[in-house]
Amino acid sequence: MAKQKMTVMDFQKYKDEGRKFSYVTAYDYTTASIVDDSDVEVILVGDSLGMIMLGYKGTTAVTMDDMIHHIRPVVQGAPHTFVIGDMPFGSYQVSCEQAMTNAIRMIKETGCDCVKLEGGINMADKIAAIVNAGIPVMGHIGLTPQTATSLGGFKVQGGTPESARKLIEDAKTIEKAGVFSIVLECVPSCVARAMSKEVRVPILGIGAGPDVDCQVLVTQDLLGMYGDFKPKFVKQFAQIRKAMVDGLNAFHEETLNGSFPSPEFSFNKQVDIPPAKE
Ligand SMILES: Nc1nc(=O)c2c([nH]1)NC[C@@H]1CN(c3ccc(C(=O)N[C@@H](CCC(=O)O)C(=O)O)cc3)CN21
Ligand SMILES: CC(C)C(=O)C(=O)O
Ligand SMILES: [Mg+2]
Repeated sequence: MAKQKMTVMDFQKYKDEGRKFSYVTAYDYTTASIVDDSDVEVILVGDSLGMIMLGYKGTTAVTMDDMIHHIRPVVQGAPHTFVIGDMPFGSYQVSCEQAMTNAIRMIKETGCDCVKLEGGINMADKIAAIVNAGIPVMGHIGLTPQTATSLGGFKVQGGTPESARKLIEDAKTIEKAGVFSIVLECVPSCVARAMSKEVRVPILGIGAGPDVDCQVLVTQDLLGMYGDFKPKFVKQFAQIRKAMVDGLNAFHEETLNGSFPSPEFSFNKQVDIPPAKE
């Protein structure tokens, strides 16, 4: 049976009912259609595509055009899955007008279901502006990769009493600004648990421990496709990279020994080719 596409309202309903859900990334049509066939309810077209699809060192160089180029085929490939468009660095920080213009563009040009942006108290006015334009916004706090340089790198956040309290206040402030859910990345489990109790909207954890409403992972990480990158919070549920390398090597070997293509994979019609003139 085809799965029922989740709505923005369902996020809150699931938290209120204590029903967990899961969410992964996709950046292309084929992967999106595979997630659509699975029970995973939500897809993020993350700006992590800068690293995973484009080979950059981080996410800051990703543009609005890059995001739109990747979100569109994901929406096409996953009609039964809620799709989030990640706002890239520089597309919403400048002003409320800029944030609204780019959020509207992302929705209009891709058909995704909501936008996500990084930041707490400092981004509350931008969040409120986009929500006022009628676009659902997902927040993202804790480790925020777009500003990782000022956080001292890809580091666990909220590790001191003061920074943990600050994170929870960030969550409360963006909840007031109108986010319908919050990604919480790379924090101690107890901080995530406390946050989930102090805010009403669902907390979507990536490296935030078990006591949140939803678990998020990058598909290429959880399927073991991406390579050596393995933060503590990544569990590999499959080894697809190895399966792909094995498949490629089998093709290579059969090419060299001539066993591929056998008649089964060849067009075997006999054609009487007349001799060349002269
Ligand atoms: N493939 C991929 N997966 C991701 O989860 C991901 C990306 N790319 N790119 C964008 C951001 C960057 N992310 C990262 C990257 C590295 C760590 C990391 O190495 N963390 C250390 C923490 C060390 C510490 O503070 O103690 C770890 O060991 O988990 C965490 C999140 C999460 N996002
Ligand atoms: C790690 C997730 C939450 C993200 O923002 C991304 O993939 O870009
Ligand atoms: Mg992101």
